[in-house]
Amino acid sequence: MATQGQVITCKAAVSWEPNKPLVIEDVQVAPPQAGEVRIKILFTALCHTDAYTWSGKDPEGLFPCILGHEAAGIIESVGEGVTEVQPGDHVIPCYTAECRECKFCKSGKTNLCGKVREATGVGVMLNDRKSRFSINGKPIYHFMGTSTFSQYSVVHDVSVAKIDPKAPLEKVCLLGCGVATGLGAVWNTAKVEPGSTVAVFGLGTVGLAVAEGAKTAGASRIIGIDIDSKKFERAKDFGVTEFINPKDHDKPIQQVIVAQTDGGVDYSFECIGNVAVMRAALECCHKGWGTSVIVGVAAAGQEISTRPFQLVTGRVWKGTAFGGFKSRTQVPWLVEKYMKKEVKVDEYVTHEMNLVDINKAFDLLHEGSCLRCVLTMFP
Ligand SMILES: NC(=O)C1=CN([C@@H]2O[C@H](COP(=O)(O)OP(=O)(O)OC[C@H]3O[C@@H](n4cnc5c(N)ncnc54)[C@H](O)[C@@H]3O)[C@@H](O)[C@H]2O)C=CC1
Ligand SMILES: N[C@@H](CCC(=O)N[C@@H](CSC=O)C(=O)NCC(=O)O)C(=O)O
Ligand SMILES: [Zn+2]
Ligand SMILES: [Zn+2]
Repeated sequence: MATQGQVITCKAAVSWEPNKPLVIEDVQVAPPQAGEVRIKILFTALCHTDAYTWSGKDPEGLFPCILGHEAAGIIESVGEGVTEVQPGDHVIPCYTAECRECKFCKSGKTNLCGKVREATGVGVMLNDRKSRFSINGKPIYHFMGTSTFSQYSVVHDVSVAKIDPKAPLEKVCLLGCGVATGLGAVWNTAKVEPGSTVAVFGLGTVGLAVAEGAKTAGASRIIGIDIDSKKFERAKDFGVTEFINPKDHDKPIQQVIVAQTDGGVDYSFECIGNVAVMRAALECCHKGWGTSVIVGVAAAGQEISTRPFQLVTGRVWKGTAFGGFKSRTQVPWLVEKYMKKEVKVDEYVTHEMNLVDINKAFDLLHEGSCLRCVLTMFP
């Protein structure tokens, strides 16, 4: 039955309130308007940023909403004026848009895009500043411009990357956030050179992807730091060459690393979202040139600090969103690299479940064994 132009009623996991179990609801998804597309979401993973917003600590968190931003699917229909994708195309929704026309896109200096970010930050579509999701007439907010915990989602056309239809969607969905972010933090944001020493704080999906990116960039030492020693064995497969558990040391971790690396590392990456660790990550960098990249997302009200002397003496503090990748242009390229076996993706999928089990999947995020849990949306 043709669904184009019709309201679709489908299943979605709705977050009614912070910290309360998500509820599988019948949700009405309106057709896409001008400059929008409706995607049949086939697979979505959970990222820690979903858990962060669900916890109520995200200043942009709005409820009720449909979370989810690491997914893959097929275009069901397109709105007026959409030319770059059509029904049947395989796509990855992208929370970092790329309009190619705004000041940010044209700057050549950033992957951030200004076209839809303000609207996505308040959970609506740009066109009419309304949500396309509702339950019996009650609007449900969008999240990150993606809302992939729904069997159908409407996103802006500038927020969708068309990918190789041969790519396995149940795997490449991970290129919609965590894996891409870690790789890009190394390749685009830090620009790690061969022979560099690297410290990675936090060995979850993002940290392991940083390690993998550093390995392919030719780093000579990749030091993984995590408070869970069980993380260390698996991390070797992603390129980590040595491990430090801060709990095994009395001294601050930055002093331990400086002592073990002849004055500090060339590059460090904070992949946790802990502001104290962000400071340690900066301060373990080498005087004169060491660069630290903040990847982790810290809660509202948290602030970073260090002695300005750390920067005066040549250390550089940076941050990265989606690893600096230009989403529509480079996500298809990342998918091709995966298809050519030049980057790992399958190895990050540790669990698979159906949409109805989404609350169990959220519980798994807090278990050390879980990297990514991929949900099948149409079992
Ligand atoms: N900037 C961006 O574009 C993106 C940021 N993120 C953020 O990156 C962070 C990491 O995400 P995931 O890898 O999915 O998280 P995760 O929770 O799987 O990994 C975090 C790791 O840090 C370890 N850890 C926790 N506290 C620690 C401490 N004090 N010292 C050392 N290790 C510690 C944990 O044991 C865990 O292995 C999150 O804050 C997430 O929100 C995620 C995707 C994109
Ligand atoms: N609303 C949050 C923003 C958290 C954040 O920094 N998000 C990252 C992506 S995290 C993905 O898993 C990001 O891309 N930021 C850039 C942006 O434009 O949002 C908060 O306010 O804390
Ligand atoms: Zn994410
Ligand atoms: Zn733009």
